[in-house]
Amino acid sequence: MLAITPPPSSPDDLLFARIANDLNHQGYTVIPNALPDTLASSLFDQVRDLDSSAYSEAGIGRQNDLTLNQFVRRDEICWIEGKSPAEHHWLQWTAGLQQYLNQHLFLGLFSFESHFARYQPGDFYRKHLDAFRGEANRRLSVVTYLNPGWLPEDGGELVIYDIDSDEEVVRVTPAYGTLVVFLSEEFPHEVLTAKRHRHSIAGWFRVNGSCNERVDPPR
Ligand SMILES: O=C(O)CCC(=O)C(=O)O
Ligand SMILES: [Fe+2]
Repeated sequence: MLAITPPPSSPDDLLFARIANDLNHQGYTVIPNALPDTLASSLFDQVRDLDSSAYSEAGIGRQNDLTLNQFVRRDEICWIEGKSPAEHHWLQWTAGLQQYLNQHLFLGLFSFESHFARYQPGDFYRKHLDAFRGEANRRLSVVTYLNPGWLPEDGGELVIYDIDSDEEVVRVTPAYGTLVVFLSEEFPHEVLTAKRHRHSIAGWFRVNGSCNERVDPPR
């Protein structure tokens, strides 16, 4: 019998299909040069021009102990609110991805939050999970990088581990335009010490955690 597949309806659909397929089969995807050129360059321009005062020290969950925090992660972050054309474009693009994944994988993704992150030389983020089974409502983690000309000696790789065996699953160079998506509850991961300034965006798709008429805040 003839299989009838509808034509892709957006230029991003081929990429989104690859992401969906990888998530379905292995729970994560790593795609070099994935970000559309105009999106990557506008985000890069914004990050390059972003003043240091725009960033604040990153936290770890509800943990507010500064000393412990700095032992776990050293990066600084700036939440993306959609205020600039680049941020708006990013949020439109991730909304397209959300819609595609909901249609094809029935994930029920409900909202998205994301921030720019800046690692200075010497900064790292120790092994962690972005969400804990049954507790959090972060379902999918999305990371992309804005570092032209990143070299092996610059370090700062993202290392993703198997949650059961603790073996390394994949090691990602934070190269310009690379996109990583993984199931937040399934993959412990860490950022190795960066030897030069490292720019990224980290984001999370959530399911709706509302209950008892209390609306779940997106962050
Ligand atoms: O920048 C990366 O490669 C990952 C960052 C990360 O794990 C996080 O922000 O939760
Ligand atoms: Fe993480």
